[in-house]
Amino acid sequence: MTTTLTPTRTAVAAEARAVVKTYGHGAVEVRALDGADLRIPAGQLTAVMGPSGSGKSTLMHVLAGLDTADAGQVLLGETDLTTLDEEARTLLRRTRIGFVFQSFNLVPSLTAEENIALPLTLAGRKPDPTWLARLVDVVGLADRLTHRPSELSGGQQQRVAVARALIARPDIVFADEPTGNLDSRAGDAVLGFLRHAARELGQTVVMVTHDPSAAAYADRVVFLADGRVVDELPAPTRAAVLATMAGLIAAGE
Ligand SMILES: Nc1ncnc2c1ncn2[C@@H]1O[C@H](COP(=O)(O)OP(=O)(O)OP(=O)(O)O)[C@@H](O)[C@H]1O
Repeated sequence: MTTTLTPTRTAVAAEARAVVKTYGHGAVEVRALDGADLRIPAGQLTAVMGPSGSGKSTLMHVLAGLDTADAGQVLLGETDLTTLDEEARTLLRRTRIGFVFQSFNLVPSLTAEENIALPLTLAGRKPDPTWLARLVDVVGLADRLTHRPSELSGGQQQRVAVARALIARPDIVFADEPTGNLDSRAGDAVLGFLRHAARELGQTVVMVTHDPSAAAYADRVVFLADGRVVDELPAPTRAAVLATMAGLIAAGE
């Protein structure tokens, strides 16, 4: 009798395969992504770094269905985003993806709790009370739930935004410079929650950042240069991230 051995492998939450994205035409054409390949393992915090203009935001927008690829494949789980029309991509973003932006993007007239619940409210659903309580506990906002954004510090506002991104249990959370507007202490708290979300709650998180200290919170850092993934660091340290970035910037000069 023969036994088939299935190799154990980490599930892939999202994947870019040979993705090309150009902006403009002719003399002003910019190849923002030039054959980018990337696999995002499920349940991990992945940081995306690279010199300015290397394609980080473009890659994130294409992976999140905010923008379309010109060529290549973009997969979210089993779904090939390149086969979806605008309407289907909008639905996919609403139901399967969470976002955290540098500028928090909270609704000023809503309380912290209402902001957290917003993705579900918009879909006509109510939050699962147990999950809401856990998130509120994890981000340390239990005594701030009735406050409006203007009554919260920047760090507290971003923690509300992180809880909001997680409330609908999306397949993947994309965070674009989530600590860009925070001082280092508030930033550390937000990064700690993102890491906790991955390690303890199994949430897949992808974070674009310029900050080597922020990247060091990740399980893995991938580096872009000229529209391609050119390097990666598992279990990154700040020093290793700095050294890799210095090498990429020197190579680009
Ligand atoms: N809407 C657009 N129209 C024209 N060119 C664009 C557009 N968006 C991005 N680009 C160009 O594509 C390239 C990649 O941009 P992208 O914003 O993805 O890089 P990035 O690595 O995120 O940069 P940064 O670190 O400076 O934010 C850059 O040369 C940029 O100027």
